[in-house]
Amino acid sequence: MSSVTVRVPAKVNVQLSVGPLREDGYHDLVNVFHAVSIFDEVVAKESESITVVVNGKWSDQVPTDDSNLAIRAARALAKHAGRTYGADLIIQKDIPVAGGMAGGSADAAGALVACNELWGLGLPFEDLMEIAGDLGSDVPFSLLGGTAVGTGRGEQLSELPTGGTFHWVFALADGGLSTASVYAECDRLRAASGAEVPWPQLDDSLMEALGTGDAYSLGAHLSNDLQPAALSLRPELGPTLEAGRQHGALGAIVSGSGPTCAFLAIDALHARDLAHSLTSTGAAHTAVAAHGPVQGATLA
Ligand SMILES: C[C@](O)(CO)[C@H](O)COP(=O)(O)OP(=O)(O)OC[C@H]1O[C@@H](n2ccc(N)nc2=O)[C@H](O)[C@@H]1O
Ligand SMILES: Nc1ncnc2c1ncn2[C@@H]1O[C@H](COP(=O)(O)OP(=O)(O)OP(=O)(O)O)[C@@H](O)[C@H]1O
Repeated sequence: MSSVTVRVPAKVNVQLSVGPLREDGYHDLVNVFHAVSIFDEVVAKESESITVVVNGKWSDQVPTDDSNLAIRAARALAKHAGRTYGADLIIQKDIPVAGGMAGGSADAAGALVACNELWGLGLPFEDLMEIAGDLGSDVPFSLLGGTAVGTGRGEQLSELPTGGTFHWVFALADGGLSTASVYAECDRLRAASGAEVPWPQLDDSLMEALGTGDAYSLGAHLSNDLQPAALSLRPELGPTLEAGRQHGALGAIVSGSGPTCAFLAIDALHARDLAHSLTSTGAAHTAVAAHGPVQGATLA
């Protein structure tokens, strides 16, 4: 096979409960991931060495050196297989960069699936999941997709059945937020408040809303412990969230570490109208309608 194409979705966190800071610098989480229909595409072509090219809207914000997560994923896979392999990776980027939607993780997951196929390794899904967890906390979910609860750093996943399709609008922000600095701001705010940080707990009402496909209840139970930190670093996100609520969103939340804001709509038509309202009133410069859950990294 000389070329393989993989499509990988973005994510939103419908619950993100952040426990105390661990000794290794990470936080234990209850992280309810939900894959949505904004996709990056990763093409892997036969080559002597591992290289990457990034195309699309956000390509100028993505590194193409060895720090690119897709390159790191391909190298980790070759190392796992115990041989030197090459691949030219071509990323078509549609997921916002540093937007809290796991764009880099998506490209890493895409590279794992594409190179496993291109190189004829035939590694089972469990092996790819293990390599994914070493690359980043969000990478296993980008492989799995659907809706899932992540514990530990977020890399230990259990799939969650959902009772239907949910319709979303994502308001994109200018400039990204670094995930590490948002977690650090969360720690700083907590230390300043002096309150004890509870162990993260799964929200039963949210589980029920996901299981029954009840968008109204899901909207009422969205939660993100990183939101105060993202708002502290980007106060202008507050009015964006409020504008979505004013335009009838069932729930409005910062996506993961932000700065993308996620709005739950009643149905596809409402999502289209909400996206239009957010941009026409200037509350967001770009708003994208999407639905979830969708599959994780998939061969095209
Ligand atoms: C905010 C989320 O996107 C929600 O899904 C993730 O928790 C972040 O996942 P990610 O981007 O894959 O993050 P990683 O590359 O694993 O870690 C980046 C940095 O985020 C912080 N980090 C990440 C995950 C976690 N459970 N606790 C943390 O404190 C750490 O400072 C870490 O150095
Ligand atoms: N393939 C890639 N795509 C996007 N960013 C990448 C990639 N490889 C490395 N990066 C770097 O990683 C940083 C974080 O990008 P990413 O888009 O994954 O953030 P994010 O969506 O906020 O992550 P998460 O939601 O998982 O916390 C970028 O600023 C960029 O420098």
